[in-house]
Amino acid sequence: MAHLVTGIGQLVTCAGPDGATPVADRSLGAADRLGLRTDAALVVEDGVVGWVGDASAAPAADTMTDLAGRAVLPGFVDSHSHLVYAGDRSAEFTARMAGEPYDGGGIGVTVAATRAAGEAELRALLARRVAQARALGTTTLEVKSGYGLDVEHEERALRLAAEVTSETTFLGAHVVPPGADRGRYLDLVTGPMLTACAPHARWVDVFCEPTSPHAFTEEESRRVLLAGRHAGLGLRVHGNQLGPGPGARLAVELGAASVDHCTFLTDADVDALAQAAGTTVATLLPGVEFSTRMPYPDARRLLDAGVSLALASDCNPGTCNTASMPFVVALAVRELAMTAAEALVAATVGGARALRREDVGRVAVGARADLAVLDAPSHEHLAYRPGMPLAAALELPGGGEGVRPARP
Ligand SMILES: N=CN[C@@H](CCC(=O)O)C(=O)O
Ligand SMILES: [Zn+2]
Repeated sequence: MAHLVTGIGQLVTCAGPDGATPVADRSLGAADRLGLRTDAALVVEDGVVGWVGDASAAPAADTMTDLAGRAVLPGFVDSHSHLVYAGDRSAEFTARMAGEPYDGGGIGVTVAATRAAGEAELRALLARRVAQARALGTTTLEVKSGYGLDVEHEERALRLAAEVTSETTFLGAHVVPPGADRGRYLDLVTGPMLTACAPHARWVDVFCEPTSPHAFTEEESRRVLLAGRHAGLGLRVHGNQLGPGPGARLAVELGAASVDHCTFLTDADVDALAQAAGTTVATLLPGVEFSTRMPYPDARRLLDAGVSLALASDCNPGTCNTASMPFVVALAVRELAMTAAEALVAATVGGARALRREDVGRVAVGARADLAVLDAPSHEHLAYRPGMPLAAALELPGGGEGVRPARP
């Protein structure tokens, strides 16, 4: 079944004319990397883009959608989220807005609520959050564990996450659970917990943040990551969120796909990330700084140094309770001084690179038909009209897998 999507006022392909994404080509600015086309059409077959071109040259198809001048972009690739949890920490947010600092200690509150929740309840909560993200234009979503922190509940979180996405991340090393012995907990995370979780996970992650008494040091983080690699998992790091630290350099040293947060970086960190631009992505999560009142990361410094950047939501109950990628793009433009083009590239192609995916984050023949549509004529409206309900995943007959809905 071939489905024609026509009447696309602006098509953002994030792909070069040959369909290849020139993300590694530093001679191209982000505006060129957007690969804009006007009056475009595309054909989708079996969830894959089969043809892209001028609407006037569109081939015949079995069915058709006319978008009447709306913009189409690659669905957002949200490469960092913590959606498997129960409970509520709005009081912690309110206290923070009144001046309380964030140190990761509230994670224990979510762990208690998540352990107490039944499996059906957790599945329903996750399904609702995934549907909300998709309704805002996200079609690829990474989901972490990290609110179970024992073998049974970490395994359960990853099993549920794997029902909704293939991008699942084992984050048993989120924090040392309240009352636990650090050494014994690390033995558990790198031993039986990893064994139970690895079958449901693609990635392993660690909260490498020596400035937090709850999170992990460089040596502890290295141990977690090496154990994960040994179990066949790819590597990701939470690093440099609360203060300067070893996270970014550890991610580069071990060839991690991404180091996320990157709020407090030294010049040596930035140099290391620039050298590793073909391997390790720096993923910025500005919704966290918005919701913690911390300083924003310096995106311009990273872009100017040639670091490979992604933007993601980090949707979680503690530091950023929104999965809205349009909001993240608007923050990146307004608060991180990224151009609209840089922000959109980072939220699509950048996220795909952070997940080492070639089949999403761009609109090109052979890529997944995971698309977002804007109720607007151009992508600039994402930042120009923040908070407006403009973006949604484009639902097509035989469309891309995107973020799969959870079982009811
Ligand atoms: N920094 C560590 N983990 C989350 C916050 C988790 C929480 O506070 O519940 C983050 O990415 O910001
Ligand atoms: Zn996170």
